[in-house]
Amino acid sequence: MRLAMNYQMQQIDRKAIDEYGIPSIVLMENAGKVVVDEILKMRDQYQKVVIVCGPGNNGGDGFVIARHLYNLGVTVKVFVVGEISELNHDAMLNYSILKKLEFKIDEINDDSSMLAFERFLRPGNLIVDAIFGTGMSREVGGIYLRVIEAINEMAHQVLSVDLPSGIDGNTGHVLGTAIEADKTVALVIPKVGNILFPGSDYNGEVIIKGIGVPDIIIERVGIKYNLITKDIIAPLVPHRKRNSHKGDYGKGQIIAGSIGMAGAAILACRAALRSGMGLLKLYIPESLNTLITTSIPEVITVPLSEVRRGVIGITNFQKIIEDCCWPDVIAVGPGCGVNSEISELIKRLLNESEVPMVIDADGINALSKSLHWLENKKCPVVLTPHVGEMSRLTGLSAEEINGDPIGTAVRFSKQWKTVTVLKGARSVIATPEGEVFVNTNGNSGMATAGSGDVLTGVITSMIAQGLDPVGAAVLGVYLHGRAGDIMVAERGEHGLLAGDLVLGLTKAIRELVEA
Ligand SMILES: NC(=O)C1=CN([C@@H]2O[C@H](COP(=O)(O)OP(=O)(O)OC[C@H]3O[C@@H](n4cnc5c(N)ncnc54)[C@H](O)[C@@H]3O)[C@@H](O)[C@H]2O)[C@@H](O)CC1
Ligand SMILES: [K+]
Repeated sequence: MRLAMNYQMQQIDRKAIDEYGIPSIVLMENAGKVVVDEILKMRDQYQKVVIVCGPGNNGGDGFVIARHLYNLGVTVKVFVVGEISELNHDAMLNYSILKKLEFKIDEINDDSSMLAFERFLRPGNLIVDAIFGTGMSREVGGIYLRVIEAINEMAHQVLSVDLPSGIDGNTGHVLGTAIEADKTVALVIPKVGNILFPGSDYNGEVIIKGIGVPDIIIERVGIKYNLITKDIIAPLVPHRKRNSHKGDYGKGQIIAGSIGMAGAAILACRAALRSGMGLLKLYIPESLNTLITTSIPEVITVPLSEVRRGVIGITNFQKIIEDCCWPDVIAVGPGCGVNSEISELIKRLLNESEVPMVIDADGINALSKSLHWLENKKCPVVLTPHVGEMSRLTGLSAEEINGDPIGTAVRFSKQWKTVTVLKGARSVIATPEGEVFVNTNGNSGMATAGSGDVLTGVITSMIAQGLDPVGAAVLGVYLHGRAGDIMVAERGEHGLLAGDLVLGLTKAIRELVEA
């Protein structure tokens, strides 16, 4: 599903109205009706609905909602924040209909009207926030600020129309203050502000509802951002034939592990094999060989001589490079440690191997000192940095990256021609062409050591099984998050181990296959 910024939503509306002749008032009517459907589903949770309208079309949606609820016999009260005379054309039209129905509509524009409004913010009243939507253009101030703060302080249940008022639809940033909704009905397609943090915390549950805009119009706007949903994911899951053998499911080569970090290698390998890869070779310092083969007998180990205890020596590199004709994918980095040898190996692999490569963890740290190596790469590269690693790669602060995760990932991917998986509570996948995929599943239990190694394993596995690097990254991130959700439902967020995610992966894949 596409994910829009405000200006793209405005383009969709304009195309629908100007080029396809769908009157804006019809779109507003449809918008109001789909929100009413949601309000009716909550019928046992309120006695009265209090609708708070702003000056633009979001407010116009609010008036439509009021009319339909009134027709259905629901007790409704309507407020306009600011001056009624400032309502825009379509909002005014719907306001006028309500007036003809002898609705009493009050303005909130001074202390006494504010006090009168606050008396409606009590238990049993559902507050509908129709103040601002995609037209939010500046910091909230004045009477709007007072209204939003009063709702947050005193209201018991709030439903926002399209976006919680005060959230920037382009970024998810809070513009001064914002409504803390329990539920948000996002219209047509979700906006970035419905999905990214901090906005996501203000949306509550997000319900996406069409309002009769044909898909072709949305496609013609050329949106490059996508929300990862099951309809994108399901067709990517590798198909397994009854009459098949391990060679049909891909060959992977993982270079991982050092003394004290053998676990990273084990987790990556388990995740790769548990998500369907046919054959896996693990290149490790020879002193880890016994530990690894007893922990995960299904993997073929290639023990390599060490230059120091636990560090692969440079003399092995020719063999590793020559072996690159065997696998369908190479992953490098988990638990390798930070040393000049791993840097040299990555440089050589980029220069000499044509096999798709997933670089994570210490591989990213090695690369961050010499990003220009990417200029000479012969292979497609997937990088999977968390915010700290992205900070090392770009020189940006964590705050700057968190403030614009999509922009950061897109700029990096375009500049260095990589598929970039910027990991976080909302992982962002960006392609060199500027396409973006945002993932919303997963939970805080996954913020645990080794979680990234599992993700590397899944993405590697999916490339081995024939997916292109973008598809593998998208499917891998989704499965990883879903695995976390499945396991947290069983074990709770506090006790999740990265190893649990491996078990969760098998369940997440099965869920998709059997759907
Ligand atoms: N034809 C359309 O464009 C449709 C729009 N729809 C609804 O309309 C919304 C967008 O409507 P609009 O573009 O009119 O925008 P909004 O209704 O979100 O708000 C725009 C109005 O708020 C004012 N404003 C913006 N930021 C402010 C601030 N910080 N303080 C005070 N005033 C501020 C603007 O000056 C303008 O008057 C959508 O979110 C959706 O709910 C739906 O009715 C479907 C059709
Ligand atoms: K709103």
